[in-house]
This record gives sequence, C-alpha cells and structure tokens, in this order.
Amino acid sequence: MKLRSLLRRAAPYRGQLLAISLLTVLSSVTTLAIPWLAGSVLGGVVEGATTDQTWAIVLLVVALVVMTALTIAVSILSAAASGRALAALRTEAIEHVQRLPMGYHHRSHAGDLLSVTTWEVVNLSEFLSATMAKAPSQVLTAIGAVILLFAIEPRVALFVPLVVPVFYIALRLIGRRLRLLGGQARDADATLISFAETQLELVPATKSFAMEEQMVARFAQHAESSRQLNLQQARLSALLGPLIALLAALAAIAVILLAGVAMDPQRSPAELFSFLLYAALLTRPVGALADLYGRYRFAGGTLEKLEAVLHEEEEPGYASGETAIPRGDIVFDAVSFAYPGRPEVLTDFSLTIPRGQVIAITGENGAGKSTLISLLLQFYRPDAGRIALDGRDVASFQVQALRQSVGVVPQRALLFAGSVRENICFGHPDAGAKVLERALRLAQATDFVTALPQGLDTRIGDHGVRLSGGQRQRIALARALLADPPVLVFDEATAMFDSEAEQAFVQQCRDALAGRTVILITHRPASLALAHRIIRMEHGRVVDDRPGGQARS
Ligand SMILES: Nc1ncnc2c1ncn2[C@@H]1O[C@H](COP(=O)(O)OP(=O)(O)OP(=O)(O)O)[C@@H](O)[C@H]1O
Repeated sequence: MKLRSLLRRAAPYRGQLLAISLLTVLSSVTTLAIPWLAGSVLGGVVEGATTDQTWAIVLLVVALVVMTALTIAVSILSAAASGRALAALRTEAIEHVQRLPMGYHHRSHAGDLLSVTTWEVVNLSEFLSATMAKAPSQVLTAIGAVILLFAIEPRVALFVPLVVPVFYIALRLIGRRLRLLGGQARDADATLISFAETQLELVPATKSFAMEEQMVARFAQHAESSRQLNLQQARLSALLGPLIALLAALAAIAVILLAGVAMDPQRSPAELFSFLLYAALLTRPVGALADLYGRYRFAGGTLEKLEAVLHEEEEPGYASGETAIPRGDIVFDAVSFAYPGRPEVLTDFSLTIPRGQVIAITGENGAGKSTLISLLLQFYRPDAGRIALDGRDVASFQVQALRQSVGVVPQRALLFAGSVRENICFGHPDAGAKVLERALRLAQATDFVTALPQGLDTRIGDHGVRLSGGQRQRIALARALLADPPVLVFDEATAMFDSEAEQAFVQQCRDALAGRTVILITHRPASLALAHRIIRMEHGRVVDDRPGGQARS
C-alpha cells in the first residue's frame, strides 16, 4: 500500500490529527508514569512503608484515570477523523467513476465497484482509526519503556533488542499469507455481492423460467467459497495478535528471570518492581502493533483497488470546451468506428442532417444505428472521420454542454425508484409546473399520470416496475422533452406504444418538434410519417435516402 497516498489524503485533517497526536503523547507519558508509580508503591509496601505512600497512591490513581480518559478521547477523535477521510474518499471514487468513459463502464462490473466503495472500505476505516488511535501511542510507549528499562538496569535491558528479529520474522511470515488470503476473500465477497445484485434484478425472469433452485444453488456456491476463505483469513488474523503477544510475554518472563539473576543487588525493591512492570508493559504495544500490521496488510488491498479506479483516466472534455448551445446542424463525415476488440460497426459513414430536419434512421438489428448516437454524444470517439455540430467537431464541446443539447429517449427507459415528478425532472430538478405540464402533454402522459393514486407524486418502484412498458416510455419522453433541447433523438422510443397512441403522439409532436433537429431511430410507420427524410442503414453505411411522410405532407 502506498503510505504516501494515505498521508496525502489525511492532509485536510491536519488540525484533528495534531489534536490526536498531542493527546497521544500525553497518553503515552501517563502510561509510562504508571509502572514507575506502581513500582514505588509496591516497593514501599515490601520495605514496610517507612515513607509516606499517600502521594504516590493518589498520583497512581490520577494517572490511571487520566490514561483511561485520554484513551477514550483518542479513540473517538480517530474514529471521527478516519470516518470523514473515508466518506471523502468514497465520494471522490464515485465522482471519478461518473466521469470515466462509457467504454470503462461497459467493460467493468458495477458490483465490484459497489463492493469496494461500500463494505470493503470498512477495512480501510478500521485500519485508519486503529492506526491513529493506537499506533503512535504504542510506539511511544514501547520506546519509553525500553529507555526506562535501560535507565534502571542497562545490563539486563540489553537483552530486549535481541528478541526483535523473532517478532519480525513471525510478522513477515503470517503477514504475507494474510495478505494473499485477504485478497482472495475480498474477491469472493465482491463476486457474491455482484451475483446477489444480478439475482435480484433477475427475479421476474427467474420466476417465469422456474429457475429458483438453480439460482439459489449458484448463490450457495459463491457463499460457500466466500465463507471458507473468510474463515481461513479470520483464523490467521486471530492468530497474529495473540501469538506475537505471547512471544512478547515469554520474552518478558525471560527478562524478569534474567533480572532476578543479573540485577545489581544494590537496587531498591521499588526499582526492581518498576523494571519488571516496564518489561511487562512492553508486551502490550508489541501485540497491538502486530494486530495493526495485520490490518495494514488487509487495508492495503482495498486501497490498491480504490487507487486503481482513481487512476483510470477520465473522459476528456469535462474541464474545457465550447459551452454555447448549438442550433442543430449535424454532419457525420466519413466516420469509421469499431468497439474495442470487435469488428467495424460503421465504415466510412457520411450523413448530413440540416437544422430543423426530422430524419428517420431505419435498418436491421445491429446495423449501427444506436452507435451513431453514442458517437454523436461522445460516449465513444470515432476511429476515423469527424462528427460536427454547427460546423464544430463534437470533440471540441464541453461534454456536459454537448449532452445537454441532445435530448435522448432511449430504447429502455432508465427510471429509478422515485416519484413520477422526480423521474421526469431528473435533468432539471427546478423545472416549473408549466414546463412539466407541457412535457407531460407532449409525451401523451397527462391522463395516465393524473389517474395514478398520488398523481405526479406516485412512486414508481425500482426501474419503474409499477408502470407499464408504454407508461415508462412516456415518462422517459417527458424527461427528454422537458429539457427542450435543440436536438432530439428517439431511439425506438415509440416501440412500446400501441398504434393509436403512436398516432396521437406523432400528431402532438408535429408542432413540438418543429424547428428542432430530430433523429428518429424507428421502424414504426406512424413515426416514419413524421420524418422529412428516411435513411436506411446496412452494415454501417447508408444504403437508401428518400423523403419521408412529412416531406410529402
Ligand atoms: N458497448 C458495446 N461493446 C461492444 N459491441 C457493441 C457495444 N454496443 C453495441 N455493440 C455492437 O455493435 C453493433 C451495432 O450495435 P447498435 O446498437 O449500434 O445497433 P442498432 O442498429 O442500434 O441495433 P438495434 O436495431 O438492434 O437496436 C452490434 O453488432 C453490437 O453487437
């Protein structure tokens, strides 16, 4: 894991980190005072308390209370700071993902990204808060304990550094295996989540094809492999901290035994007790640091995955480019294009659509009709040729301005589980009642929306499942019409309508579409009647170009 990238992300939380560091130093100093005070109290007891122990006892109690309070404060502050840092990291990841090219989304799994930005990040969160809360104070306490051991009895204390390599080897061996298993377990969990997501989306298909048992069996397989890997990894994690703590305790016993033999007989009982307590104190940070090392190995995988996403290149055209709204002259000039690793879809494709023309594009399935729109919107870039809007290459537009000026009603309406109003106003949350009414009317949606139980405020379920296919399509139409863009694209948008509704829609649209450039991808006769011009595509080329119904009327 790149520690530098973690530190860079921690930079905005400097103030909180500083407060945590100060409290941590205080906490370590208090912790280190305890063996000293306890040693002198115990020494006093053994020597028959010739001196007054009251102050030492009071200080010991105060030190214990202060140490507890500081530990609590550091834990809470660390959890708050790491929580903030992670919320920012998650948001950064999602923001970045939204700006990645469509090609990235088509080749990657949404489930993987979902798992890394949601539950996987918990590893990172636990590591960060544990590191901030524990690591510095444990390191300081360990260093302080070693120094004080040397101060009390250097000859015996010399034994302490000799055991360090043993810890190092144990940590490396277990840590490596832990990282490997951790990675495999996380991948298995990501697959499981992804599969669950797909399975939930497929419930209607699963039911209609009576595939329930098979789907459950496949899920159970994924769940079992995830369980096994997580168990192995949990066993190893459970081993790491306590094993290292045990090694440290054994080493402390050795030091104590050695102290009994080699300690200067002139030492007071108080010094002897303090020495033994410091040796025992040393075991605590060693165990805790080993545990942190395990978390570090684990969190590293998550950070690497997040970093991999964050290093994917954003699509160009967000930061700069033409933002003026075009009027709608479209030219495809000798455009060729192939999806990565696929045969060419468009070959030397040329088409000029003057502003205000309604053009219908027809052609067999897979002829490349929708691909034309993806290229116009800059979801993909042509391999050769040029696409221009008002004489300017579409690549020279700021991508959001470009896309806002082209309203698309897709084949499959992308609706979400909000109200009808929220779905229609998706691109324009502040749209007024009049604009909304007009869009509903043009999309022939007023009647059915009014008849819904709560009208515009009716919630339509995931992907709009509580509506009919035609109703969903009308919502999508209303959404595109609401924006009133200069270019409109209907990609088989009327396919869900019955012929009567399609006729009515076409009639209504005649006026509404006037003056706009409209691309209708359709085979429907009524829609064809709406066009000034009908072209037919075959194998990525125009094979026919003739006047449409509108031209004749
Ligand atoms: N994201 C993609 N990655 C790879 N190949 C794709 C992708 N999208 C479409 N294709 C392929 O490109 C070709 C053209 O697809 P396109 O969707 O443009 O056809 P279409 O004319 O709109 O078809 P339809 O009438 O069926 O909607 C098809 O062979 C399709 O398999």
